[in-house]
Amino acid sequence: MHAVGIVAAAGSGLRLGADRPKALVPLGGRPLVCWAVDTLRDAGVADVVVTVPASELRAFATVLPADVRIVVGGDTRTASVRAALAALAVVGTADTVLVHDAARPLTPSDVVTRVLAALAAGARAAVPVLPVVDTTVTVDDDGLVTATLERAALRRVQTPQGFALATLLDAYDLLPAGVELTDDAAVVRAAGVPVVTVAGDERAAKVTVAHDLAVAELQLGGSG
Ligand SMILES: Nc1ccn([C@@H]2O[C@H](COP(=O)(O)OP(=O)(O)OP(=O)(O)O)[C@@H](O)[C@H]2O)c(=O)n1
Ligand SMILES: C[C@](O)(CO)[C@H](O)COP(=O)(O)O
Repeated sequence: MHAVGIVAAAGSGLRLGADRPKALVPLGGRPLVCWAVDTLRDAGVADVVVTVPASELRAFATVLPADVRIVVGGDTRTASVRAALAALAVVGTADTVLVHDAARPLTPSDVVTRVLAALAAGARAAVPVLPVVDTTVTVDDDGLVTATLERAALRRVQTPQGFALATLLDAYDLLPAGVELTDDAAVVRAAGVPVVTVAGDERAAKVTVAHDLAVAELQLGGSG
């Protein structure tokens, strides 16, 4: 198996509200995107493509290792991954791809290993997940609770998500232009591909709002 990695880092991080794109925000003195690249490389995935905002090419090139390929992303995560796949399609020997969020900087490489193991065992798509621990409800437009969901069947989905490369390329080809999905597993599911789950890790939490970054700094302090 020859795996390549995509790190989606072209988002702006509106909900974090920092003074720069989220992937460039420092955690423990290093940009989030550098941590995410390390997660893949620590698991043996050496060939990595990073999607970045067009306006920040130089800033990303300054902080990323020289052998990481940088690709301009799109206005949505779906568009950014599409752009990275277009760059990967010309690569050659890779048969497996991992798509990871720059916004999940402290993902242990064990998670990558579990995803790769599921693919090696024959899955065409594998995602790390965690159980939902809170009572989870739906609400109407007025915020009134309309139903309590059956929690046992719910999972929180993390990254990296792993795919047979041909499967992900085909699924993105089939996805109509303009359809935006929140993750790559949804793209392959839309193409009818079954998605296997493996155990995620709380440390792979996504940095979305300022509190998440503060938690990540604490996590780093506790592990170092
Ligand atoms: N156009 C986009 C949007 C998102 N992403 C990436 O997808 C990951 C998950 O997205 P999210 O955490 O929602 O990041 P943002 O879109 O930047 O956040 P926000 O919605 O708060 O602006 C991030 O690593 C982000 O950089 C991307 O590559 N291209
Ligand atoms: C891909 C993802 O991290 C899976 O949980 C997530 O969907 C991306 O976050 P977004 O806020 O939906 O862009």
